[in-house]
Amino acid sequence: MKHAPPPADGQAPDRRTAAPRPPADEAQTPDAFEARLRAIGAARYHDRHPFHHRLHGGDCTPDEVRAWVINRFYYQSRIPMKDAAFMSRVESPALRREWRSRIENHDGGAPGEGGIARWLRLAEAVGLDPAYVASAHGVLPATRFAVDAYVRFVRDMPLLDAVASSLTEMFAPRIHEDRIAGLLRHYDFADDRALSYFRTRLKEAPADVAFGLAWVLDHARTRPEQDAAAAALTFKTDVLWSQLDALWAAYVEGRVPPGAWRPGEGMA
Ligand SMILES: O=C(O)c1cc(C(=O)O)c2c(n1)C(=O)C(=O)c1cc(C(=O)O)[nH]c1-2
Repeated sequence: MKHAPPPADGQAPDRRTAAPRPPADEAQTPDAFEARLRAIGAARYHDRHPFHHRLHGGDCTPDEVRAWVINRFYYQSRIPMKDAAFMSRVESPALRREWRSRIENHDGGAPGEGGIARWLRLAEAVGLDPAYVASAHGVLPATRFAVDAYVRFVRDMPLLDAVASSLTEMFAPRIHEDRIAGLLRHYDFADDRALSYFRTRLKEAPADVAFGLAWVLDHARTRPEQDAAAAALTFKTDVLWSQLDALWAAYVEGRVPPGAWRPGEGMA
């Protein structure tokens, strides 16, 4: 028997047995809308990607871990740039005041502090030259396309869509906990210094998520606004998923694109 595929944004299929959904032009209640956003994460967040299962389960080779560290650094490096692009468009001092800690968390207050510096400690722990990783030389073209698309999305789309796109972070604490436990269990390089990025995010992310979610629930009042926010979150899950697809094709299947990092390059 053929089954219809689930709807792309992760909503429950509209069956006669399910609770009736409001007509498509009627706003959802905040609770129903929040449940819709969470369903998008449950269906589409990158914790479901086979690369993460391989990484957290101890099945990655040292070079696969290095490739992930190099490519994921590009994402990290662009997060404060997208937050600066966001803030440049915000007219409310109150919203800017809430948002600026995101940039501070990644950049720190001095050289050697902040999330970017902590990610480079992970790079060092896996044997890479941090200067090579910071250069973003050797990043996969698909990583660059996906991450740059996220920065442009936040720069160009309505503020509601931009804030909603950050809400994948609702689902990040669990993946960070799984990662800390999995890396500590399976890989010799893993210790407190190497993994400090993830431990710190566990402390920082909840405040960002609480603020971002409350802001989206408060500002997405009409059905078209709710649909736009759900589409923005769906777009962001695609940004994350496609980076892991590219990593898998290049370093698990061995189809490294021209110009991308090759094992042996950029070592300390
Ligand atoms: O390790 C992860 O899986 C993961 C995912 C995400 C995310 O869901 O976008 C972020 C982070 N980590 C993260 O550490 C982080 O600082 C962060 C900021 C943002 C954002 O969109 O503003 N996402 C994420």
